[in-house]
This record gives sequence, structure tokens and C-alpha cells, in this order.
Amino acid sequence: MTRADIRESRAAGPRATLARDASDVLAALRERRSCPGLTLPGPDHDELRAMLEAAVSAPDHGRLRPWRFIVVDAAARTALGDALADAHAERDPAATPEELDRVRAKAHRAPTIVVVVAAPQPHPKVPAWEQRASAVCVAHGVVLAADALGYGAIWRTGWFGEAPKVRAHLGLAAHEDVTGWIYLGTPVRQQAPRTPTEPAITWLT
Ligand SMILES: Cc1cc2nc3c(=O)[nH]c(=O)nc-3n(C[C@H](O)[C@H](O)[C@H](O)COP(=O)(O)O)c2cc1C
Repeated sequence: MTRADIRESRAAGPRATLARDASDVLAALRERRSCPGLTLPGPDHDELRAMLEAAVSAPDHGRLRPWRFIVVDAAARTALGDALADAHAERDPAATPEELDRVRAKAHRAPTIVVVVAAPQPHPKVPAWEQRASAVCVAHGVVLAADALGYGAIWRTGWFGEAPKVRAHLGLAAHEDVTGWIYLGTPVRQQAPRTPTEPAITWLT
């Protein structure tokens, strides 16, 4: 069923006609699992573009588009790993070479890393937190889009996004911050199905 079919059937009436597509969407949301172990192949550029185009349809108050992506391709991981290690050495001058190698390896945990960057801008009606919230939605969209295309993904964070050496390596402007490092690739192993979670709901009736 295409989006046009859905719009048509929505205009025509019974919600039941939407049930199959709706349940697909709900299942995709419910069943997605993060994949800490990722290997080759990662998504190619066309697939990445499709994922990122889908992700930027996130809710965005004022249509400010207060986010951007930095794609770390396989070949760019070594330089990123060096930047992470430089940042670690700056923070901990006593770090051993082995520790620095372990930090370098963080950049090689997946074939592709998408850095989701929030770029909040001054706005009379849309505070910075709302703009960062939009970037968070975008990041989740990347993870969901990867899952939809059959790739594994995991959203990671950490202090590296605040480290001057890493920020300089990524070319972040002063007003930009890292919302997430989305690691993408082929899952090394299948993740256990999600244990259903009861949502905390207060019904006001
Ligand atoms: C903002 C944010 C930051 C996260 N940072 C990390 C991280 O640095 N390392 C990590 O292992 N998981 C991190 N996670 C959690 C994983 O992305 C993932 O949600 C978690 O492993 C649970 O797996 P699930 O998504 O399959 O439920 C983070 C999640 C969010 C939303």
C-alpha cells in the first residue's frame, strides 16, 4: 500500500483499511533492538541518503531544521580514532598506549558512524531545548530507518562530543553539539526480542 493509497483510504473511511500498514509501523517501533556488535557491510551512500532523508521528517517546531549529519565512512574511522585518542590523552595525560589504543578502537566498532549534530539557533518562539528535542527525534529516525533497511544500529554518546579536539576534528561550530553517534552496520548476532514494557500512563477521565 503506497502513501497515496493510504491517504485515499483515509479519505474514504473505515480505519480498518489502514490496519495492516499501521501494525507494520507499530511492530517496527516495538521490535527494533539496538545492536552493539556491528560489522561489514554498512549502508552504501544511496542507502544512507534514503535513511537520512527519512529521518529529517522529524517533528521540527518552526521548521528550523536545527540539525545536521556528519557521516564517518569506513576510511575516515582511523582519523576519528586518532582524534578520540588525542582527546583522551588531553583529559588523562597518564593514559597508557594500550588505553589509547582501546579508545582508538571505538571508531572501528561499526563500518559507518553517523554523527547527529544539533544546531540550535536563537529564535523568539522556539527555545534551544525544543530544537535539541527535534535533533533527538532525528537521531531516533536514523536508527529506525537503519532497522527498516535491514541494518543494525546503536545510538551512543559520551564525553567525546564535548572534547575540543573531537569537536575540532568534526568541524563543529560553537553553537553545535553532538546529539548522538549512530553506529551502523550488519549485526554480528541477532538480538534477543524486546521484553514488552508497560508504559506508565495516567488516564485523566
Ligand atoms: C541519548 C542516548 C545515549 C545513549 N548512549 C549510549 C552509549 O553511549 N552506550 C551504549 O551502549 N548505549 C547507549 N544508549 C543506549 C542504546 O542506544 C540502546 O538504547 C540500549 O542499548 C537499549 O537497547 P534497545 O534500544 O534495543 O532497547 C544511549 C541511548 C540514548 C537515547
